[in-house]
Formats: sequence, C-alpha cells, structure tokens
Amino acid sequence: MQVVKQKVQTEKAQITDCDLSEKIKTVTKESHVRANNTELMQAFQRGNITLIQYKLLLCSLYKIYEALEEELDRNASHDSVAPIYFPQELARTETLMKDLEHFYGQDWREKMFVPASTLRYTQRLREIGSEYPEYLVAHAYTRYLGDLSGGQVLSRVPQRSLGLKNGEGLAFFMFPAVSSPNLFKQLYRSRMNSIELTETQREGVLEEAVRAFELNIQVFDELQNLVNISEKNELRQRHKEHNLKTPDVRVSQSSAPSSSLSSPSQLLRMLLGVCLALAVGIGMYAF
Ligand code: HEM
Repeated sequence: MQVVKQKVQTEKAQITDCDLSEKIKTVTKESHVRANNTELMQAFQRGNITLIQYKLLLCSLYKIYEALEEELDRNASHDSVAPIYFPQELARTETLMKDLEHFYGQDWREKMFVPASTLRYTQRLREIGSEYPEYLVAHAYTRYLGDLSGGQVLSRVPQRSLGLKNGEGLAFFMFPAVSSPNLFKQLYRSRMNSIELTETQREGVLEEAVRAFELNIQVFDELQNLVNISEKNELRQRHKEHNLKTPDVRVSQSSAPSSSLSSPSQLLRMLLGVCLALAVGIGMYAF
C-alpha cells in the first residue's frame, strides 16, 4: 500500500482532458453503459447469477486473459507496454485456472466451453500483440480497470447467490497484491498518460478501447443466449417428461365418460352386440 501511495504521489501529474486516461474513459462511456446493460451483467447486478452462467463466464474470461497476458508478457519491454505492465499485481490467468479447477475438477481444460465470440476476442488480442503492441493498453485498461472498479462490487454476487464459501471459486475477483484499488487505479492512469504516442497511434488506441468493450459485449450476449437456449431445452425436456406421464392420466380420465369406447370391455360388448345382430339376421334370412 505504502509503495503504491509513494508511486502515485511521485508520478501523479496533473491529469488533463487531453490525457489518455481521461480521453479513453470519455470515448468508452457509452460502451460501458451498454456493457452494464447486457442481460448477463444485469443478472449479476440483480444477484440472479446461476452456476451455469458463472462457470461459462469463467471459461471465456480464462481464454481472454490467457491471450491478453501472453501478449503483454511477450511485449513487456515495448515502450507502450512497459509503463502499464503489472503482472504481479494484476495477472488473472492463474486465478481463473484455480476457479475453473474448483468447478470442473482437474480435467477442466477438456470440460470447458468457449463460444465463437470469445475466440474472436482472443484472435484480436493475438493480432494486435504481433502488429500493434501499443493497442494492448486499450485492452488492459478495459479489463483490469473494470475488474478493479465494478468487479469488486460484483464479486459479492456469486458469493451470495451461489453460496461460495472461503473464497472458493472466487479467486478471479481477489487482488491480494493491490491493497487499495483506488490508489492503484490512479497509478495506472498516470502510467497510461506517460505513454508516448503519435496522433495516429493515439486515435488507434482510443478506437481499440471501444472495440475492446464491443468484444466483451459480444461475449456476454453469446453466453447469455447459450444459457437461454439451454434453459429453454431443459424446460422443453421437462414438458416432454410431463407429457409422457400424462397419457395415463388422460386414459383414466377419458375412460370415465360412458359414451367413450376406449375401455376394452366396452369395445368387446359392442362387438358382441354386432355379432348377435348379424347371427339373428342371418338366421331369419335362412328361414
Ligand atoms: C455489472 C456491470 C458493471 C458495473 C456495475 C460496473 C461499475 C463500474 C464502476 C462503479 C466503475 C467506477 C467508475 C469510476 O471510478 O468513475 C467502473 C469503472 C470501469 N469499468 Fe465498469 N462496471 C461494470 C461492467 C464493466 C464491464 C463489463 C467492463 C469492461 C469489459 C467495465 C470496464 C470498466 C472500466 C475500464 C472502468 C474504469 C473507468 C475509468 O476510470 O477510466 N465495466 N465500472
């Protein structure tokens, strides 16, 4: 804490409207609102998260952070990455591995499910890691500052609604090396502002931040659609099972009315009547 405090004090420059940290916040404001309003994030905020939603989200986050952190590591000494490179304080891949093992067991890699939108997100991260490392700041900002902000409030939701105890399955939300998220965010912003970018690069970073939010929204939407489909299928299955049981009920109900011929004894009686009538008819004809 003391170390971060000192760093913030020494590095704290006057943040102005044209600083990258301010500009990026402004250009992604509308996207942030849209991300908050996705069905999945709304479920989170209302405390309605189900285990399937949470597990699916963890799978996608794992793939996203794995790609982001591998690209950050690979570009750690790049001029635009070095100032915002904080693996000890921020890295999430290991924490997600821990959570996935908790929910899926040791063979979590074979069991995890990753939707197409998540793969598109990771592809973009790989692409910029190779071609435009300066854009990594946009992705790191979007995920890490989000996790250090709203994520801290959101962590209480799965804890409560899924009854997770002793932090099990919640490692993703814990930042043991960050004792004050607010101070750390200040330090991070000042580091972002220290990155030297040409005007074109800066425009590119700002555009990339909007894209990063968009990629997150697409993941949340796809995950929610999957959950909705699986819930619908489950409902349909239950209906099916229910309908398989109901014919017994219907038979017993429909056999009640006397006009119905569904009861075997009634059918037999009718056939005997017809045979008798025919026999009498034939006998009369013979005479
Ligand atoms: C339930 C959903 C969410 C809630 C309740 C939430 C809430 C918040 C709050 C309260 C802040 C602090 C604002 C401030 O300091 O001025 C914040 C900041 C932030 N959030 Fe979210 N958030 C949510 C989802 C997201 C998502 C999905 C992302 C991105 C994928 C995200 C990215 C960010 C970022 C980058 C910041 C830092 C803004 C800045 O100071 O520049 N948030 N969020």
